Amino acid sequence: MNNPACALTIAGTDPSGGAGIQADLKTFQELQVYGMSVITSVVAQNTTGVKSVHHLPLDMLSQQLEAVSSDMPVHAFKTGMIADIGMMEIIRDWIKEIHVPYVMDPVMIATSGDALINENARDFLREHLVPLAALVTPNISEAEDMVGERIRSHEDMKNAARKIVHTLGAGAALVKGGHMEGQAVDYLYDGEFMYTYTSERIETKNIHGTGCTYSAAITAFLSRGMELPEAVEKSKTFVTAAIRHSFSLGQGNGPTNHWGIRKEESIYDFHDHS
Ligand SMILES: Nc1ncnc2c1ncn2[C@@H]1O[C@H](COP(=O)(O)OP(=O)(O)O)[C@@H](O)[C@H]1O
Ligand SMILES: Cc1ncc(COP(=O)(O)OP(=O)(O)O)c(N)n1
Repeated sequence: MNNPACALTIAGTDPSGGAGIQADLKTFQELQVYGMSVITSVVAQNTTGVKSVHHLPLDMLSQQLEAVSSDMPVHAFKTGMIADIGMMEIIRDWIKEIHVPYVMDPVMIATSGDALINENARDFLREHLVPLAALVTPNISEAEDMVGERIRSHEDMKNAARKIVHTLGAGAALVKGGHMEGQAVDYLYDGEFMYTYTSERIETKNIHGTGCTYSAAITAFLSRGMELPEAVEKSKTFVTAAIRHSFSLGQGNGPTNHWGIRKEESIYDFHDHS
């Protein structure tokens, strides 16, 4: 058997399995990509919210990055929760040595409303990590924070995507409309074209981990050598099915279903481009 495509996630944990590292690894596995993980923070959380957070010592973060990249191939990677500037500096320096697609999910606040990033780290993320990313995937409030403007309409979403690319320096931006009204519409801008991805809105409270799952799926498809617009299209299908078949587990916002897509088989028509 040929060696698989290999994807890495650098993120925080979710012991309830719906978001963070756990969601990313489930997604990589489901999309037949070899998954690897570097933990930034251990988060005691579940479907109802975040209870407490323990940030790993910076030295442990460095050693995990070194352990993976000195030994294993990394064909694409993503970052999720990076809580403070110290961690961001280490990750920034590591990224500069790694020349493969980088997907940044600029995680700031969980569905429960709990903050996952220090207030003073937001500027650093915008100034030092965004320019290194092939793709940044903010939801509405994260995009508002990045561009410093309110987003009320689809035109505002598209303008934010353009600013994240042209002003902040990302390779591409995917502004996600999960928190808007009506259909779930996301806009991808790659510096040249604006692509629109639309799905029906699914009436459910079980949306814990949707952003993690979506960005992990994009990372998985990029690790297989797929072009960005197609990677996003397939990932949108994946996350929509994961929400459609989500589980009413726990007492809060339940998790998405990472194998829900098997009920809608077209997603498995992928083949390696590398
Ligand atoms: N209720 C829903 N029905 C269908 N798609 C949704 C729903 N909520 C979110 N999505 C989609 O899930 C993905 C994650 O988006 P979003 O919820 O905005 O991000 P985050 O989880 O980072 O807050 C996007 O493709 C969005 O359009
Ligand atoms: C450790 C960790 N990372 C990220 C999130 C937020 O994930 P997201 O996919 O945006 O999901 P919800 O915020 O919708 O739960 C998290 N909760 N924990």
